[in-house]
Formats: sequence, structure tokens, C-alpha cells
Amino acid sequence: MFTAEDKAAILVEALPYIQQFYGKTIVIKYGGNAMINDDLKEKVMQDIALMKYVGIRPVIVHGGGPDITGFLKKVGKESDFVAGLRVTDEETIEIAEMVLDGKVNSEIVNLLNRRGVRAVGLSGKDAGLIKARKKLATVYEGEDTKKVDIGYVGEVEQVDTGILEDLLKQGYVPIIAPIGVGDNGESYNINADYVAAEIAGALQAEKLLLLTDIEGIYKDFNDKSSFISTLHLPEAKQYIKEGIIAGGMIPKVEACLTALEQGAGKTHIIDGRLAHSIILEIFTSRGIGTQVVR
Ligand SMILES: Nc1ncnc2c1ncn2[C@@H]1O[C@H](COP(=O)(O)OP(=O)(O)O)[C@@H](O)[C@H]1O
Ligand SMILES: CC(=O)N[C@@H](CCC(=O)OP(=O)(O)O)C(=O)O
Repeated sequence: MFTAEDKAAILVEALPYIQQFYGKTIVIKYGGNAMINDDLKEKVMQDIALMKYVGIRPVIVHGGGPDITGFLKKVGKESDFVAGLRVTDEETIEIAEMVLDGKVNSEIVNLLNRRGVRAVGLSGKDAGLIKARKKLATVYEGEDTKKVDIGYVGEVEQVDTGILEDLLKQGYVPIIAPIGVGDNGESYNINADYVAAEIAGALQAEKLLLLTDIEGIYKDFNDKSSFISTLHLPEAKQYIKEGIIAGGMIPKVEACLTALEQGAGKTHIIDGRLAHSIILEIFTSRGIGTQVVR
């Protein structure tokens, strides 16, 4: 149990961070695998609410990959992934949009609103927030790379931050589903890590936090001592080529690089399974997870 003295010490430690981030934008990508458990979900919501109460401007981009996979299974469809991205045919984009926008987004909005946070749900289609175009997956084969068509998978072409800036000014917390809109009004399924990166860049966010289902990046999964606390851009590119960084970790690392290139302050890949990982990262001196830097 914490004594009164312990509690005071925690507050004293947090105070400089609260001052540092007051009025600043922090983008959080809340991923599917860190969303599965209700108890953990509540803790993430508490963290977001706390950020808001102390004057930070949180912006949430959510995933929902496992939910999409679950719904696809119900209609007898298996999912294939190429370089961490879901192969998305016409039926899959329809289900992905329904699940992300209709189910996951409104659930997060509801959980936050119940905590007194004025959360507003958006998809990339709202007010032209995310203009997208088709993305081909990049597959590494030794020194060679191959581009593969994976259907209605998009990449962000442009972010119109107008709606976000208005909402933030008025004290709302935007909750964004990773669906983009193409030139002809078609929907694109975009990996939520990329969306979070583009939003963090466009808003010149102070930080981008990517929550995931692992402590951070390892050089070798079987060796806990190979944990990487700080990953630099050239190493990151090399590790992707060598397959050290693989699967769902590829979009995350690429997202960090994009956000940094576009002017976001700092990027961190942190363990969403760890209770209160967000406030541990923001309000304490112990760095958790892997920070990706230039
Ligand atoms: N070098 C690495 N270090 C850590 N995780 C890695 C690495 N390479 C691949 N991964 C995988 O990436 C996964 C995270 O991606 P993903 O499951 O898509 O996350 P999320 O659902 O949170 O978006 C980890 O669980 C791990 O299996
Ligand atoms: C193209 C692509 O892969 N899109 C993702 C979008 C959701 C997402 O990113 O969810 P997580 O963050 O939970 O993995 C998908 O279909 O799963």
C-alpha cells in the first residue's frame, strides 16, 4: 500500500511533466491487441482522462485489427497479412469500416464520455480529415524489394487538420478511426499506426505514443537482454531489411519515422498490456518501451 508520503512523492515527480506538457498535443495510437481486456481498456481511458484534466490535448487514433479478424471469421473469411498489412478485398473493406467506425470508435467515445471527457468520434471521412490513395505493400527479399497489390489498403495522401484544431480548441478529445477516403469517395483501410503518425506530424504533436502488445522492440525475441530502449533511424531501416523487425512491428517503426520526419517531437512504442503505461511514459522519469529517434 502507498503511504501518504509515497503518494505525495508521485505527485511531486509528475509535476514538472504536467507543466512541460500543459496545452501540448499528444497523439496516442491505441491498438487492437491492447484493447482486448476490459480492465485494461478502463485503465487506458483513465489515463486519457487524466491527461485531459491536467491540460494536455490528447488525440486518439485507434486500431481494432483483432475485432476485424473476428467479424471476418463470422462470415467465413480468413485474413492474410503482407508486411503487417491486411489484404483487403471489397467485402473486407466493408466489414473493416463497419467494425472500426461503427463498433470500436463508438465504444471508445462512450467509455470516455462516461468519465466526463467530451470525446468526439471521427473517421478519416469526416470533414475530409484523411485523404487517401492505394498503397502497395513492400516485401523485402534480401537486398531486393517487391511491391504487392493488397486491395483497398490505403496510405495517407493528405490530412486536413481543420476539424481537429477546432475540436481541440473547444476542449473535445478527437477519437479517430483509421479509414481514409479516395478521390472517388472510395474507402481505404489504413493501418492505424500510419494514421497516428500522419496526424501527429500534421498537428506537430509533442509526442506520438504507439501502444502495442509487447514491451517494445527486441533485437532477438528469445533474449530479453536484447531489448532496445532507443532505436535510431538508420538501424531501424536495417533491422526491417534483415527481418529483425517484422510483421506488425514494421508499420509501427515506419510510423515513428514518418512522424519524426514531419516534425512530431518524440515517438515511443510502449506496452499497452501494462496498466497505466501512458501515464508512466508521460509523467515519470523512468522511460518505458522503445523510443524511436532520428
Ligand atoms: N523486433 C521486434 N521486437 C518486438 N516485436 C516484434 C519485433 N518484430 C516483430 N514483432 C511483432 O510485432 C508485434 C506487434 O505488432 P501488432 O501485433 O500488429 O501490434 P498491435 O496489434 O498492437 O498494432 C509484436 O507482438 C511482435 O510479435
Ligand atoms: C491495412 C491494415 O492492416 N489495416 C488495419 C486497420 C486496423 C489496425 O491498424 O488495427 P491494429 O492497430 O489493432 O492492428 C487492419 O485491417 O487490421
